[in-house]
Amino acid sequence: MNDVSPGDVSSLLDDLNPAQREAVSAPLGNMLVLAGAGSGKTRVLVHRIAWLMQVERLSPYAILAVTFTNKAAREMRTRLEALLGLSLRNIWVGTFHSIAHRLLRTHWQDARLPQHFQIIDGDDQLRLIKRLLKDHNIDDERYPPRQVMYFISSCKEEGLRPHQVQTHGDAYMGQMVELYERYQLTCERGGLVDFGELLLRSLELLRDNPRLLAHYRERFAHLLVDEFQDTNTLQYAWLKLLAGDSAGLTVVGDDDQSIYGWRGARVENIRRFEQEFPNTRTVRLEQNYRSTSAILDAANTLISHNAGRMGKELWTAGAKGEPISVYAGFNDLDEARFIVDTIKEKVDEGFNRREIAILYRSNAQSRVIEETLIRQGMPYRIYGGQRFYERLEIKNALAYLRLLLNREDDASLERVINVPARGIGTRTVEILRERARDRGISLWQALHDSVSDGTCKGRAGNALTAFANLIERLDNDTAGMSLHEIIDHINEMSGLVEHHRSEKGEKGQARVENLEELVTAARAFTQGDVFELPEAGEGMAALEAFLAEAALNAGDHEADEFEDGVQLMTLHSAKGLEFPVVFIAGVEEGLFPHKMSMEEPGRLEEERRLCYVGVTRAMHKLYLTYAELRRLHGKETFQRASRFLRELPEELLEEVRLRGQVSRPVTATRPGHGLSQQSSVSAGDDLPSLSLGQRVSHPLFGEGVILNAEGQGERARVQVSFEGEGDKWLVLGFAKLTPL
Ligand SMILES: Nc1ncnc2c1ncn2[C@@H]1O[C@H](COP(=O)(O)OP(=O)(O)OP(=O)(O)O)[C@@H](O)[C@H]1O
Ligand SMILES: [Mg+2]
Repeated sequence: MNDVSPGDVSSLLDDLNPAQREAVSAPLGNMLVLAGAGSGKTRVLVHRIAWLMQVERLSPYAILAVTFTNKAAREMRTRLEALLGLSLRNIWVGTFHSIAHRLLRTHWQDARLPQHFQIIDGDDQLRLIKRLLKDHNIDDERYPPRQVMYFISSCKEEGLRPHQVQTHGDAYMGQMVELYERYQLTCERGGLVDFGELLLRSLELLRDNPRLLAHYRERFAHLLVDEFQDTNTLQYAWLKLLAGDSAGLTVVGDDDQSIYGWRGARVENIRRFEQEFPNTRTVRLEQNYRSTSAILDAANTLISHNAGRMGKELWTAGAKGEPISVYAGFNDLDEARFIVDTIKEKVDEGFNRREIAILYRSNAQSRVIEETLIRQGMPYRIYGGQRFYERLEIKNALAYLRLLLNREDDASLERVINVPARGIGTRTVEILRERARDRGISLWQALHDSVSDGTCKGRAGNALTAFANLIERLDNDTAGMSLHEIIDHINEMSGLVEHHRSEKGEKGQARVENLEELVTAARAFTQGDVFELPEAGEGMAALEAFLAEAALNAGDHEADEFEDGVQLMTLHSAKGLEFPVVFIAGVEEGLFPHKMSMEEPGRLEEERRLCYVGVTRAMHKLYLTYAELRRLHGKETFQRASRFLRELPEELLEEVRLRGQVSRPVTATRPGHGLSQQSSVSAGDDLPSLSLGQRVSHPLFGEGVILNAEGQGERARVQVSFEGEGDKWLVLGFAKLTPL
């Protein structure tokens, strides 16, 4: 199968420059490709895999390639198959998380995990931590749940278990460690594995099972890693362990694009690599093939403001191209309108919508832009951030599915025990929780015990029994069904579809559509369109694989992936991608660079690298926009243009003048999806004004969505659907709602 004619080999090198060729055809061994954006690092990686197979005669089975997203993994596989002209089911290409998951799933016993362990995302983690704090009467102001979560994740990223964390006798740290320990216990009991755990567990799995380690070391002759600058300590250790003395490693990266320092990534890993992996060959690529020279020059100048760079040259043989357009919006609505109007022009000029990307620093910025796109009837898709699989209705449906697989999954049980409402109140859930905690059992078990010994009787007892019966019945009903049938059945029979259908307005409709989309996604999944699960199988096995995929890869395969829509994403998730036309919105002091990062030089440099990443996504045309007046956290503030704009060479910039309509400063609200501004409500000047469909947070009830509003001034009331607590009417003046 691997026989090649000389013609085949040269075709692997045909479309490469000399430095790229050197990298692709380097002998087996360790190699670092250090090069700037758009210089072909990812292309080199793909060609190198093909070379290893065709010329070095490695089996696909002997190759492990790590990409940054699952989408990138799919693309890499497709490109490889095209290059080699064969189907590559055996090759392991994926993110660190998906590969770790694969290891754990295969060796669940050695990893001391239940067979049907579930992956939990940040949202689930946070719920779990909030519950822990409540259960143990720990002050959540002193120990904010997010901080606890961050602490636990950082420990795991550094490879530390609770007993290994140094508290230095500090009481605060002691409490944190105790929380980590309790959190871990809860996860163990429920068979729950968070993202950090995936990596740490799989590292421990290999480290503590010499025979397994020997097996994988024997198997993987070559490991390849894209975006190496963003690996963290644990990932580095993982690679080192797996590579051992025998495997070769090819890593590619760009220190100027290191943007995950805040999440534990260590750009020093690049230097460490050169030192710790013997005989590393370092290759530099200097020609950029992506961008016009105007865009590239701007990027080069911008990044030159950072100190301590590893130093790389980047040039292009391409044309100068158009200048970079800068637009100062009157406010955020005006900024959004400019973007959408310009996109219309670009589409008229012949660009496909999917060739156009809108990038922003913070997720919250997308809403105004989304609303403008919707009003103008412009299709779009969001990549990254609050995505399909993170939406409330989808998480509810997934929670039912998880319960089918694993009744001990407390987080899922709690999520749906009263969704849709079935008369199980917070008091009853509280009883179950206490019981579960006191006896060290799952909520599911506590539910059964409380019913059978009469602790919960009457209406509450009946409601609990009905819920337990529902879950059992769903389990029975779905035996033998295919994955999408299972999901369809659960959507209907759990009452979720009905629940959202009866919700007023477009939001309910959108939720029902999302539930339907989940069925579509499941069908696509089993047909093997997504990711690398040749063993996805049928029924429950497929369900398990699907849930893992959903958790690993929230939103990556929305049903509209192939639709021709404008692409919206955060700058972080744009890494590695390229688009003919790019807008970077909100280029303002405090937003970008983010105000949390402005004080500290190190973090400011990371913001600048993020800007470098953004600018270098553009191939032909780049727009930078900002708003002079922006609604942030419910207040209107005057904004100043970002320092990053001033750092760009003036001769490459062109200011776009206001044209057409200018929107007036509106003290009112953002309109909700398709709703008029009259639907907004405000209780007074010093309170946030809110609109229907808006997400809010309440100190007691958590996060929810505004369904209804009535009255003005003192009497203004809103109806909010809270995720765990159901719908409530609240008086705005008292409710302390914070817009999200
Ligand atoms: N030798 C070449 N000839 C023509 N096009 C090339 C060549 N090398 C790379 N390209 C093209 O240049 C673009 C950038 O390549 P690639 O995405 O591999 O760069 P990269 O270094 O990985 O960028 P980033 O740092 O953003 O991840 C792609 O469209 C790629 O196909
Ligand atoms: Mg790349």
